[in-house]
Amino acid sequence: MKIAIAGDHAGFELKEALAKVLTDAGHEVKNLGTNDGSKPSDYPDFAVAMGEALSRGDVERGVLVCGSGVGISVAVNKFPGVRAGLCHDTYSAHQGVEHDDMNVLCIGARIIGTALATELVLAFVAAKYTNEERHVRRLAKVKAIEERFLRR
Ligand SMILES: O=C(CO)[C@H](O)[C@H](O)[C@H](O)COP(=O)(O)O
Repeated sequence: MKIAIAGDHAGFELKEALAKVLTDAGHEVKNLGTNDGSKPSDYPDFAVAMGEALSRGDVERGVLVCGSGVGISVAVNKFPGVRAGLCHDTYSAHQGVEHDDMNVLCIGARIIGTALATELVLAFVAAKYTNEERHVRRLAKVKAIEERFLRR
């Protein structure tokens, strides 16, 4: 799978580790920065890079890492077509894809360690949207909310 990964200074080390995990698992990983974890950076800049990569169709899914995972998930969800979830448990990391077609996984590097984060990204990339009628119906309602604001 083509997958982008990005994060701010707080997420840098975990982001680098997860990029390697995904590459080793055979995925094509696009690293959107930051490339310098020693310099303070702003999480919205990486949310924008991710949102644009997804909007252009450069990648199918993304992984974002900041301190808590909150800021970057709020920011990237401003992009139409982005369905990002902040997940710190493995069930949500795959169920979010299966039921909600989540296309960005957000993680807080100050909250969990590399071992759990590795399980999360592997569960996320292995998961597939089920296309079951009830999920399609609910997702259509989510998309309708987005459409309301796109028409303005
Ligand atoms: O965790 C975050 C908010 O959800 C941000 O992504 C930042 O990582 C965090 O705010 C950085 O904090 P710092 O004190 O500037 O290192």
